[in-house]
Amino acid sequence: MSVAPEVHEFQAETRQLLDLMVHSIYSNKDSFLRELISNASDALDKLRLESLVDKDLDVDTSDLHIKLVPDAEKRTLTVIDNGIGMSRDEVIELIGTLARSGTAELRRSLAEAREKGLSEAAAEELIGQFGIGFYSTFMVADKVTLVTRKAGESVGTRWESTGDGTYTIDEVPDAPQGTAVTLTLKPVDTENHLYDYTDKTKLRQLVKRYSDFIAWPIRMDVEKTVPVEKPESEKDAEGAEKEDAEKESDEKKAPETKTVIEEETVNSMKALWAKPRSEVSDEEYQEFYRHVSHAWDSPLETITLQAEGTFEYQALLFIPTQPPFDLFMRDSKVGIHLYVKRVFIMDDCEELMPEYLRFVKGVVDAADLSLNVSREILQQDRQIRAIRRRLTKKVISTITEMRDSRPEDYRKFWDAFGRVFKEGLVNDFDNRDALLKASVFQSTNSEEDLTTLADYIGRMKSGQDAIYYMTGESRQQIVNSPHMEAFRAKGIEVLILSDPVDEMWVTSGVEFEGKRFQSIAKGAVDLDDDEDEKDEKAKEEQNKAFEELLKWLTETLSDDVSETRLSSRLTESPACLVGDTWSMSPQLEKLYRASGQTLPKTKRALELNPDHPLIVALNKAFADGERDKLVPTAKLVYGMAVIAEGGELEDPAEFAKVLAGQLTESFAGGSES
Ligand SMILES: Nc1ncnc2c1ncn2[C@@H]1O[C@H](COP(=O)(O)OP(=O)(O)OP(=O)(O)O)[C@@H](O)[C@H]1O
Repeated sequence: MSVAPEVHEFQAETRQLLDLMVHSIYSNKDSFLRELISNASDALDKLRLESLVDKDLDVDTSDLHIKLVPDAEKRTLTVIDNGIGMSRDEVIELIGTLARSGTAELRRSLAEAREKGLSEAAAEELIGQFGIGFYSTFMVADKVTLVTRKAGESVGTRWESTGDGTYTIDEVPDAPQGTAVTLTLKPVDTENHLYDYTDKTKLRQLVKRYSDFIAWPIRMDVEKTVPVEKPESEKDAEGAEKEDAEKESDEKKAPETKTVIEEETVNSMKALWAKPRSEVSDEEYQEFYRHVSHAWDSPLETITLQAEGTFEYQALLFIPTQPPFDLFMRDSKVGIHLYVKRVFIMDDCEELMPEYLRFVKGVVDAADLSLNVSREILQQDRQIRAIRRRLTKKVISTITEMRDSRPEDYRKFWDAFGRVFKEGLVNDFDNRDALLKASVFQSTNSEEDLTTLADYIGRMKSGQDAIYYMTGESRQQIVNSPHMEAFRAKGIEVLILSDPVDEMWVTSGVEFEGKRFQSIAKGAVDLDDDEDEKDEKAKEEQNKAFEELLKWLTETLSDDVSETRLSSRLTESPACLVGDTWSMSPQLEKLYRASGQTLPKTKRALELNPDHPLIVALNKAFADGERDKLVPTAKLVYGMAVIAEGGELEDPAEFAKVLAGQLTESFAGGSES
């Protein structure tokens, strides 16, 4: 009894995506084949691994391969693998929906692009950025049919869609184990980069270009012209004749041939990581990068490593050009695949690369591990730890070299991954120096250029013993903060640290070349040079003149400030807030609060600029004894200091009320006089 296929609807966002594919103007339509072969190769890897782990799995793994079957008459191309296959539910989940982690992000980008009318460039960029895997088949096919049977199951499933709003699901009792994807191809349209994908020369070319390194054989039936084998008796007779005849006449005689169909392996299957770098072209590396990273960009840097001796392993690593959308997501994965003697063992092997280098993609092939090594064993393994140490150092040194030899590429790297890279400063103590050396920072020295710490130190003023920095939410906020004033006036360079991660490492007691890091918004800063020392006496007098006001302010503002003192940081603003050397900065407090932690309020010191007319006037009014009237002014001075550094007032409405009151009074006072 045959049952009619079930019709399912695609999710709304999948429909949008398919629509994008069906009407794709993406110039690299050829890449659909790479996607199908990549999926097939993954499926073979999975089956091989499954059969190692599950001894009861009754499958034949002796001839795992991929086969391309073009049919010029029917205008179809089928890509077949005898890998792990999919169950009916998996087909619906994996193929019928966008189950992958990028879905939300992709959906957002699609919606945005749609709002803007989905320009050609936007569509191209989306495809390039996300790589749409299986769906890319709809760039070249009017109809896609997938027949699959999961290893260990008896019944197969057929999935079929023409890329409109629906797909059908059907049972296939006699499906071979593995997956076959048949594309009913769109008409050839070379102007739109749609080629004849039933042409074997074209297919061979595409496999060579995109998938040559795939570790499984990619086979195709090819027609070959071969000499006709003659029966032995005829051969003997010919042999005798030959002895008598002249060579000349032999050449004239056309050899008898016939056309046979032979199955040929189209890819070389050579593991690129095992080849010397000089034997691999940039294009080959690029395609391999795309295969392992599931990305569609080109690598910014390729790193090869061959270790011999106690631990034998080879590594081929890439630094991407574009950050993946999930770089900062919780489930963002480390991108290293582990192989043991050319056999794929696992992807996302976090034991091989620290989390802060999660943008590095590639392969490590270790010779001396067991094939069924588990993650638990890996965590304990001395060899794995040694490999990880070496790879980490190699990646850091490569990045440092890139900075010195290819500054433009380095800048791309830094803009894409600098924030992640700096996470290492927080938790990789062994490599901290190397990481600091490899990093660059914004500073007041230049608006565009970033500086190394070594260059900063080279520009330090004589007698300066610390690397000055300020953290904040943006360059603008930091540069305009009152804390900057005296530094600007004296021409002292300050590092501008505006990434959230900066707060973490810079406050962890780190030093560079014997120089500590000193926040300009924390602790006492002594910027006085020798000349100023003469003014020491004048200062003392000033302190005396303000002593009572400072005491009174400390008391009046005791809910918000730890103390009030005169400042040597300020030249233009009336006041600023300064934390203790080890206190938490307001930015860090905000970060913690945003992550749901409750923190006691950190009180900071209020520093006053004794030369500012407002502070001078305040001191005079205080000396004149109108203390109660001065309370609102004191609150305003504090509030202004918070706002000036880009902070948030605890009670903005209250601040506005006090300000309105003071302004009204000043007008009233003005009109009276
Ligand atoms: N030939 C196949 N055999 C078994 N499973 C497959 C096959 N092709 C696809 N799949 C399953 O469907 C999922 C979705 O495939 P798709 O190509 O859309 O994305 P992907 O391979 O996960 O990611 P990407 O395309 O970015 O590499 C795969 O992850 C895999 O689980």
